[in-house]
Amino acid sequence: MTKIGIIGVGHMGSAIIKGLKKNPNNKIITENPVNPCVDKLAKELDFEVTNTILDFMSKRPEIIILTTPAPITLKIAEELKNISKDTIIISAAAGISYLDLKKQLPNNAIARIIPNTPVAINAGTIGLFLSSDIDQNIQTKIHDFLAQLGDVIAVKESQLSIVGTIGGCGPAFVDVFLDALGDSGVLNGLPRELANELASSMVKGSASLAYESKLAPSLLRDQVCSPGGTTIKGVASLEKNSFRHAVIDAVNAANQN
Ligand SMILES: NC(=O)C1=CN([C@@H]2O[C@H](COP(=O)(O)OP(=O)(O)OC[C@H]3O[C@@H](n4cnc5c(N)ncnc54)[C@H](O)[C@@H]3O)[C@@H](O)[C@H]2O)C=CC1
Ligand SMILES: O=C(O)[C@@H]1CCC=N1
Repeated sequence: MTKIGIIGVGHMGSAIIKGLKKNPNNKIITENPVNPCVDKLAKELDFEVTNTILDFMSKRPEIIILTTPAPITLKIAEELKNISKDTIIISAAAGISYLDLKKQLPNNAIARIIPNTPVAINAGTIGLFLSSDIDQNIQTKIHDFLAQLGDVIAVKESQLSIVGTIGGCGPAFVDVFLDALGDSGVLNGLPRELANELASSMVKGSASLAYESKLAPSLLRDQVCSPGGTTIKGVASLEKNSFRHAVIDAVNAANQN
């Protein structure tokens, strides 16, 4: 049984809990002084809720994941200063550096991650930074622990922001695309539910093909565009409307911290 503590049970925290609950060997303990929705979720998913940091620490979690808003995360790390030095701390807060966390918790192994909401179905993409001063066995333990939630992409800390923007913010960009595809189905007479199912199925299959084949997306696109056919007309329209530039601009806009 692995005791996992989660502080900050909002969108990201609850997605991580859902993913971890698929493994019956994970016991989840949360700390929730503020959010009234957490008790309902705790009943639904069967996890423990504590209301103070002291109570939370008394449960002796082996791994603590911080999914609090970035400005609060350092304050929470400071409040954890009496935690056992064997407890692994994993921070999901975008923009809070390893050194800032290490200042608060100098004796603990600390990892930075930028996960994404698909961790709820164990299909996440998790950008991970591990400092080289962390013992190799602990590094492996953290990597294997996170791999329950999806693909772990280990990078340098200087790369974590862009990795987190594409992996962490990316689902929202894909959702905007899915929503627009659904609208186009409805515009052409499909019921909304069918249009949304069609769009998400197509994106799931296209992404899986790109992921598994490892072919460049431009080659995969060429396989769909029959000469003089319908797809290339749609692709030309996307180019006319600067679709690719809009995507690159969106990632750059989100990557400004
Ligand atoms: N939403 C996402 O897809 C991703 C979020 N993150 C990071 O996760 C963190 C949380 O983001 P969201 O879940 O989107 O925000 P959220 O607002 O949905 O959740 C934050 C949660 O923290 C709780 N909280 C606030 N103060 C607290 C305190 N003092 N003690 C305990 N809990 C407290 C709130 O009640 C809320 O439930 C941020 O640092 C964000 O950068 C990282 C990757 C992806
Ligand atoms: O929107 C945000 O700030 C967080 C970080 C990555 C995804 N969500």
